[in-house]
Amino acid sequence: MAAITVPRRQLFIGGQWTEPVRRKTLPIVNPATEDIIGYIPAATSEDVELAVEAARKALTRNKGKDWAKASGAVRARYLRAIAAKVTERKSELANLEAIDCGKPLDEAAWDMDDVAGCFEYYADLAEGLDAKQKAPLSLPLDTFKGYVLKEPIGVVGLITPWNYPLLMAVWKVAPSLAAGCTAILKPSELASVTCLELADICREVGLPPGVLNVLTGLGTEAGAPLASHPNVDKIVFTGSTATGSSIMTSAARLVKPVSLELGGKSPIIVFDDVEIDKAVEWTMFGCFWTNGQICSATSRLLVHERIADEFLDKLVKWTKNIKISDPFEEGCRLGPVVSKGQYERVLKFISNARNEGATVLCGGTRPEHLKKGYYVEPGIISNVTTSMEIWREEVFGPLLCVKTFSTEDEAIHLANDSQYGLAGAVLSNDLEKCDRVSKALEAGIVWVNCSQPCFTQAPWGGTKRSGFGRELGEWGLENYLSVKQVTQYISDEPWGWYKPPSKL
Ligand SMILES: NC(=O)C1=CN([C@@H]2O[C@H](COP(=O)(O)OP(=O)(O)OC[C@H]3O[C@@H](n4cnc5c(N)ncnc54)[C@H](O)[C@@H]3O)[C@@H](O)[C@H]2O)C=CC1
Ligand SMILES: NCCCC(=O)O
Ligand code: NA
Repeated sequence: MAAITVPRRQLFIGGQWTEPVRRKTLPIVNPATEDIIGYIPAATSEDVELAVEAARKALTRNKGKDWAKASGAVRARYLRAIAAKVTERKSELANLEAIDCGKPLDEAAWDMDDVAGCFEYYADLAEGLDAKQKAPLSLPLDTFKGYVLKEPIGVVGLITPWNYPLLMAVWKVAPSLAAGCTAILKPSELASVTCLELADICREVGLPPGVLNVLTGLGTEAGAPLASHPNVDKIVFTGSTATGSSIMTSAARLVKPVSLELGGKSPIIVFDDVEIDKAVEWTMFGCFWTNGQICSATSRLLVHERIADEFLDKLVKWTKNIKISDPFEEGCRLGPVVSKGQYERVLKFISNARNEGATVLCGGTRPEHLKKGYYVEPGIISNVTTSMEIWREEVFGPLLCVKTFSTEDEAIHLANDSQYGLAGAVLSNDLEKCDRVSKALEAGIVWVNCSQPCFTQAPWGGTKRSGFGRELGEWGLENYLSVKQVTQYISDEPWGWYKPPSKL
């Protein structure tokens, strides 16, 4: 593997690389080697002030004509230029992503295609927005006519996690810019490198200064002041339920809207009529892809009791065969989890499950061949009860827990036995059964005969404590638009509610 140099960057504020006011930095750690491979700037509330000011200025510059009130077609040109640069720099970005967060290089490369695709998609929607302006309202009185304007919400704060460092940011950056908002992106301190490169791309394509600002830094020092800032009009967040709740609390004080995409403990239901090998592979992909660190991971397997023995036997064999290695090794399918903290957290889940009486069928330990790095062998855990932590709590690591069921009703009941409601999967050759289960699952996303494939065109988001609001698709654009009704009185007659004063 050729040596990868991580560029040294500063905060990106008002179109300029800007040293943090307090000159703080944070180390960049490669989770595969535990080495420090560079430093990112660490913003604090002083930098948040500057970024909010820059974003506000960009929103209102030239009375908004340069950005917020420009036609969608103008903004689309920038989005397409960014997409082209991402594609041009794809392999460099994928390398940086993999070295920073530990995901297999093949996955990182795939993510970069999705990043470019997301900018392209929202460029189309930005263009489409112009035609949708002034959509007429059908009113019950012919003395009135009305229409609807869709306007950018304003300055938005985008706070993102480390599992898809660039893609989760772009799910927010692309539609917010398409809508005409200006944005301040605060990526996760555990993996910020590619978001700083996105800033560089915006600089290269000449995005108007302040339209996108990137503040790296800690959640408490940079994220919290952004969430509570009175001049930030909306916060859009992906991450843990605890942090989402704290962001919502501070936003509530200012009646600031939020969209939250939070944790999950999603079920995958496997009926007894499936092709077993095919279902085994989707079950693995559902939980072990992205090193198990996806909010939508289908990490609770419900398998029909009639096929459970054969299914689990195959699942364990396939799982033991997963190639665990440095993300840059050819064919790697599982890299390290993102950080030491996450590594310890995952191992604690395993030991708690054991202590609570569950059985670890395989994995859940450091692979023998990897002495360094935050590697955990993918684990499968059976003999689980519904009160156990491993059944109830999001792990965000490659751990799958298993229960069996005998009837469809029982499967649905177990699937919905969660405080979360992000996703769910159902695997069966009986498509009517899949339909019934899809309707019955308490979740924002349902996969039928697969798990995890995610398309930019389809809405993404959850119910219950997995949050609310939808990203992606046309819903993703609506997230950043405010709806204004304009109602006009068109009668020649006076309104006639009050008596005119009598003429003297
Ligand atoms: N569902 C999901 O997509 C994710 C879930 N998680 C879960 O959360 C656990 C902890 O991981 P973290 O990285 O600490 O997640 P987190 O939810 O705390 O971090 C996500 C983002 O929020 C920021 N943040 C943290 N505290 C903040 C605050 N008070 N105000 C504003 N922004 C704040 C972070 O800097 C980061 O950019 C993981 O073990 C995992 O279980 C983590 C990341 C994503
Ligand atoms: N396939 C993308 C899933 C991203 C997420 O964890 O929200
Ligand atoms: Na890192």
